[in-house]
This record gives sequence, C-alpha cells and structure tokens, in this order.
Amino acid sequence: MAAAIGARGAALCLLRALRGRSPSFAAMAFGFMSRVALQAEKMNHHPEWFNVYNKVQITLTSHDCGGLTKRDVKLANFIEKAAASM
Ligand SMILES: C[C@H](O)[C@H](O)[C@H]1CNC2=NC(N)=NC(=O)C2=N1
Repeated sequence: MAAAIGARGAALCLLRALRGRSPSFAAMAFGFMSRVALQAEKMNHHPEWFNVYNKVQITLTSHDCGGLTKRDVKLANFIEKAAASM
C-alpha cells in the first residue's frame, strides 16, 4: 500500500513540474509539430525529431540516398515558414 501511495504522489509531482516549466508548451510545440506532420504525410517525407517542452529538434535526411535531396529542402522550407509564423 505504501508503494501505491508513493507512486501516486510521484505522478502528481510530475504534473506540477510540467505545468510549472512551460504552461504553453503543448499549444506551441504540438501545434507546430502537427502542421509539420500533416505536410510530411502529404510529401511522404518524415522528419526525425526530438521534443521536450517547447523545444523541437529536427533532422532531415533521405534514406534511399543516405543524404539530402530536394525533398529535404522542400520540407525544410515549409518548417522554416511554419516556425516563423508561430
Ligand atoms: C517508402 C517511403 O517512400 C520511404 O520509406 C520514405 C518515407 N519517409 C521518409 N522520410 C524521410 N525523411 N526520408 C526518407 O528517406 C523517407 N522515406
């Protein structure tokens, strides 16, 4: 029973920490990522990305050639515009 109470307490602490760290991280980062994800689906070209709070780190690459192609540049341009409009 003590372990269960401990786990519940830990979960509540985590929620508070997230709220305190950046209240709008979900709206900002998730909104931005949703826009990029929809475009990526349209292009069938998908970012490799990492998100913590309101930070999104994106890597673009084309697997078939192991480097950059016009598709990477096209998606990068879309991402830059989406980021600039946030
Ligand atoms: C078959 C399909 O086109 C490939 O798996 C696609 C999917 N999305 C992709 N996304 C990215 N960024 N690079 C790729 O090489 C890639 N390949």
